[in-house]
Amino acid sequence: MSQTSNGGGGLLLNFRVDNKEPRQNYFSDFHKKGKESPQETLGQVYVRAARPQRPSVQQQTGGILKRGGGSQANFVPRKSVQEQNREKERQNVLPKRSAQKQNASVNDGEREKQAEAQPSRSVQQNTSFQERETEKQAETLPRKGVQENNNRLPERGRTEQANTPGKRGLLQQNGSFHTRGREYDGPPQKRSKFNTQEFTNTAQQHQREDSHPAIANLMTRDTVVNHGSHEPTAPLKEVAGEGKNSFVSSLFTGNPIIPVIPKSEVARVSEKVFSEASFSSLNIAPQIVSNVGKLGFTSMTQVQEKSIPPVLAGRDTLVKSQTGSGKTLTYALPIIHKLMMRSDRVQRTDGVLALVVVPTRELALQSYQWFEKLCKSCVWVVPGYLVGGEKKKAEKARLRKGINILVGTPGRLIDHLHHTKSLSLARVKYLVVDEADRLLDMGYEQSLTSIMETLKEHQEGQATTRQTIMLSATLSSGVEKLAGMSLVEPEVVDISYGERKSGQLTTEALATPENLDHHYVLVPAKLRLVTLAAFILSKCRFGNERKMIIFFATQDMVDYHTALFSEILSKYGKETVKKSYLMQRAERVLAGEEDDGKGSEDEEDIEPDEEGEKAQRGGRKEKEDDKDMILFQKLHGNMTQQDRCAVFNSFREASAGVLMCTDVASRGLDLPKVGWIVQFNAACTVADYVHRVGRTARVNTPGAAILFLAPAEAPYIQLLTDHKITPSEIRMPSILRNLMRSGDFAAHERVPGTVEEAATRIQVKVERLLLADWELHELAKKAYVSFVRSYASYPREVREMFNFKALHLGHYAKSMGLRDAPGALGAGAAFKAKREKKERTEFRERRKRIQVMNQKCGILPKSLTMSEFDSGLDSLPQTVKKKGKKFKG
Ligand SMILES: Nc1ncnc2c1ncn2[C@@H]1O[C@H](COP(=O)(O)OP(=O)(O)OP(=O)(O)O)[C@@H](O)[C@H]1O
Repeated sequence: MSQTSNGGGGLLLNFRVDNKEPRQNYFSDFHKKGKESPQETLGQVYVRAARPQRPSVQQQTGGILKRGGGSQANFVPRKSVQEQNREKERQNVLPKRSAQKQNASVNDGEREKQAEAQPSRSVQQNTSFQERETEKQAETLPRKGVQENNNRLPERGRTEQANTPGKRGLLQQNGSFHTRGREYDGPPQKRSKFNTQEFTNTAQQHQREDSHPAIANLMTRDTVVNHGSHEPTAPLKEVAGEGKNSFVSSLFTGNPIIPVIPKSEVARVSEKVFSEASFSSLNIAPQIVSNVGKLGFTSMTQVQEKSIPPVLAGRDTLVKSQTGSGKTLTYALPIIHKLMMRSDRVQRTDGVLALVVVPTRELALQSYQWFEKLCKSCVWVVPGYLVGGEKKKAEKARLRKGINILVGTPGRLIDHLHHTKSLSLARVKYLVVDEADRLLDMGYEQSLTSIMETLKEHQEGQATTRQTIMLSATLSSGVEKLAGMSLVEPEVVDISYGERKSGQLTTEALATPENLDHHYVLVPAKLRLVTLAAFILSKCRFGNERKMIIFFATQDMVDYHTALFSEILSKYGKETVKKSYLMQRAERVLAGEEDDGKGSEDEEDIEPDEEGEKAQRGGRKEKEDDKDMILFQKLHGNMTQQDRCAVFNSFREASAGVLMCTDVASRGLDLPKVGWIVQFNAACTVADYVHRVGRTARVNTPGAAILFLAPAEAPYIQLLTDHKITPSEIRMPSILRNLMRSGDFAAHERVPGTVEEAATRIQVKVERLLLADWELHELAKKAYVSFVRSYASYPREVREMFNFKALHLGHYAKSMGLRDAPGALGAGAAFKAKREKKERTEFRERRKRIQVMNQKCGILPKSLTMSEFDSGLDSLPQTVKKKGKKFKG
């Protein structure tokens, strides 16, 4: 260490990083003391003399600073040729990424700038490691010793080195060499050993820096993942010649700390699901009661008990009740009863008498299927559905034939209202708006208003009195407004018994099923993919709840993860994902693995033959029991209607498998036996969270949900708690541990010695797969870009916790298995790809033109390339066949 006056009243401290010099204390201390301390340049620390109130620097350095201390020498000790050669050798040994972070105490902003200029890591991490080591030393070494050691240094030479730009690198290399030497000195276990003291210090510092009130009081803890800026890194590899535990992985370094969130004591809002009353206590047709009994329903649910009577009485009703509580029957039963009891028997020619509007196609299909089942007691009442993606011509034909109960999505309904003459709403007596808040969220407000206006228009001058029913598990202010506009003196049914003020609906406290266990896991970005893989394996391969739904933020993410996991976690392979689901399903039906779902025409007359059913389901069951055959299916809005329909039906019938989807599947879908809901990306609103998790634990069955959050997103937990949802934590290491028993390791592979190694193996597998598979790589890139975009579009209320600016793009690229630098994955890359494609097309066209021209001129293309030793025989087919073997011979 030396000191130099810079002529501006300040001091330039020149230093050398040397693991043998306990002075490094100085740097780590400096680092800890905060960002406003000295400005640093490579190899130098500049201390402003104009700030006498900051004595800490002197204290920190153990008193080595002397005010006004001067440049003592301009002498650079010449190195011997041997020494220089040795240095060169060392430089070659070191990774090319150079010593940008020699200044261990450079503040974050500086560090980022340097990293951009010199995208290197290893030395930086080595130095960090050294810092950590010296911190340890600091605890044992008396300050005096530090000073003494410092004073022993040949300051003059180093001062000069540091001040001469050309020599700076040398100085840094010196430092990095020492650091590196230190890193590889000890046994590998020692290198990756976790320094609790240091971790706690860093964590506490982070706490101080973290201004968010929800994080402010978070505690830290030891964990597999530590704050990796202090951890040495080797690239994804095993250290040659080391023992079993010698694995060093970059997956587990450079990660943010994982905070500890105190367990919340807030009482959750719950609703009792079942009531004591049976369906026979209702004043409805006995055929309907018996039909419901055949479906296996004996007693009503709470919401059914409270809502069916007012609906039967003809009153407008607004229903709010938790997910999976049986809301569909609250409108379906009374409507069917009323249509059945009409004095003039319902005819197809009567047209639409009941209109049900729902937000998604799958929900429309599901509601239609409910009506279909219930109408078995009155076959003359005809239900039907209209959804986007279906052939309009066929729908028009069905409308012409006559539909009495019409279920549809708003867009397609309006389309038909405008273009199909046979669709009249003049006789509609019942209007149902299911998942009302979702309809408004999706921007269907105008469509809904338009449907209501058309209703009024069609019914003008008639004495028809229309009854309107609105339902949702969560209600927004928008719904209340809509209800105010379209319901007349409504009966409000709110089942949740939380902090409900009489006569008012609660929107803050959200009820979720009592049997639903809420969990969350805090995962640093880089580890997201492996943690998800571990979680899927733990449940679908080793667990009993083998049916799972995973929610992603975007369609591209769904596409990518479905293809990826089909390839790496299942024996189906990604090829299955490429095929149309209809085709896949047909294949499974042909192989006897799956029922075709059509049933027989007169199914109700046939008593179910247990043996036959067993035989039919045998094949599928066998496959589902094979735990290596995890079937990954996807569902999102950018699929063909047939595929969506096929997936929906197939997943509903399956007893195991993973459905990867967007929010298109979050509302209303009734998919039985789903054991786990995984939210890989957090929902934008708490209401969306509630609906997503509501796909499990339906009608009193058990279920669980887990939410993946990055450490910086931890305040989201507080947001959930504010709405009386109290998730408990599952720690990431406990999930990752499942990778140790995945049994995926080929005979030639060594069973991983540590969780870190197992996780890294999965990551490497993905990364290599992406390097080898262009198609998958493209999917990953798209997934990454779409994720980044979606992250930037979180609503304002939660943007503080999902802060786009704080997103570590590189880590998220890694979480997609991408090794590309984030900059190469953005729009620039897309533009470049587009240009290359254009160039390729132009080239092909040009070549074609030349070929045509040659042909016209009588020049055969072959003659242009034919060797003069060619036999002249046409051997084209053979050449094609032997193309692959060409090099072997
Ligand atoms: N009385 C009942 N007894 C037993 N099961 C019932 C009863 N009523 C409905 N169910 C079952 O409850 C499940 C959920 O019903 P439904 O889809 O109507 O719930 P929901 O409240 O509309 O849910 P979401 O809010 O998610 O749309 C269905 O599988 C249905 O078969």
